[in-house]
Amino acid sequence: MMQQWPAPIAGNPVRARVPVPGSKSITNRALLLAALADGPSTLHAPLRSRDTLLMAAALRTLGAGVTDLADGGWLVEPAPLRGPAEVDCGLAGTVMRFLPPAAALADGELRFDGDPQARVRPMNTVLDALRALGAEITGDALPFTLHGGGRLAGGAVTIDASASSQFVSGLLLSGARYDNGVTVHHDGKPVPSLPHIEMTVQMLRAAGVSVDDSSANTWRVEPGPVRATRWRVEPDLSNATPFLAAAAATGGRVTVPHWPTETDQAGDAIRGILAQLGCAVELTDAGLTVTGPDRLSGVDIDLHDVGELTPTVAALAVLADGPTWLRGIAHLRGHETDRLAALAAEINGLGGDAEEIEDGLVIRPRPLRGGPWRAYADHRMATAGAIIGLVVPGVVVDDVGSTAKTIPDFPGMWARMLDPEVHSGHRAEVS
Ligand SMILES: O=C(O)C1=C[C@@H](OP(=O)(O)O)[C@@H](O)[C@H](O)C1
Ligand SMILES: C=C(OP(=O)(O)O)C(=O)O
Repeated sequence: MMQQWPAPIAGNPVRARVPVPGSKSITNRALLLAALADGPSTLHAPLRSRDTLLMAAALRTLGAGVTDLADGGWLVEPAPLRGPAEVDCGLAGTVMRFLPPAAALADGELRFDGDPQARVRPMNTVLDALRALGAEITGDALPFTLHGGGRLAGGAVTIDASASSQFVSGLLLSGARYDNGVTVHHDGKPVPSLPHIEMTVQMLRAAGVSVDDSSANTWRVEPGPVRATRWRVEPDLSNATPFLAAAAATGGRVTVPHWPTETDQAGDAIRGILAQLGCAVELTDAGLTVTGPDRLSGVDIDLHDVGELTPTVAALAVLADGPTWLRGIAHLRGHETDRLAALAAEINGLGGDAEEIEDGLVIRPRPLRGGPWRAYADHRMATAGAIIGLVVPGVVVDDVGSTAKTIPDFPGMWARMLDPEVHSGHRAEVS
């Protein structure tokens, strides 16, 4: 049952300190690397949400041990991966693109499937690449079956990764365990979300894997062991953005504690984006503090590297006093939903003016009215509706439960952010 959620209006400028859960991207990379490692690894402060629980469940199905630690972390004990197994990818790009390259090392038959919307997300690039590297696979999208032989030759492969950086990351993450390692060469329009590939490379190096990324569009992973590692997961900076946006939208002030001073997370780019929109942005020992202006400015911005921030930025653009161009994000048509079409439809449904262009969106200021906001099973569409609903009375998000993909309790966190008692210290803060 979809949960209709009347987005709460912010009566006053939002003032809050909002701790956010761990990074999806780091958690799912760490889980996978831990399952391929030469001994037990631990994850501390991992994200426990649908996407990461699906990754943990899939690795267990393939034979790895993933057990809960008392501090909320995970202990991962590698074991030879084996089938037969059924893997549920849900709607998680990081499961459907990262796991098959690891599963290609398994012995036995592995069947992959996911949510109905996952069946239309681009997959053939990764499956064709695995075939070229020696795997036997039936199918070109979810559902598909991998017939594992217990090892993979690996070697060099050329792919077109312009639809998703995850095609590259997926192959690199498992490549050290292939007989010949892997060399991935990209040939096509520019690869989106490059910071996510940088995160993959840095995490591989942290696990002792040798990676050469010295030439543009080519990544070489040498064969060798993946070292057991103690992974500490940073807060999810992309998931922090709706909360920071609450300050931006209401002229308030929001602090997200434990914001890393150095990070490979794409979400860190929100600092510069919010500054362009007119916010004051300060990174101190207390965390990242954003103070919203009286009026937000429109922006002309390329989000090619940080496409997952688009729904948050689009929600703020709707509230700005000038037009906004969001460019470089044609690949968002293959995200959880076609995010360009979805954002345009929902913004226009509230009386706004959003136009889909070939590689993005143009959003022009127009007074908004309340009404339904569809999430399309997309966590970031739901949180975008929540941002607009802070200042436009009567916005009702049709599926706030979709936020569980990457945030365990978004409605609770949002309510606490808006509760002045919590922030005056009269009620306990809960992260
Ligand atoms: O590797 C990752 O963890 C991710 C890569 C990006 O995917 P795309 O390159 O498909 O945009 C990003 O949007 C997604 O949320 C997470
Ligand atoms: C694109 C996203 O997710 P996924 O990892 O499922 O691709 C996202 O979280 O914005």
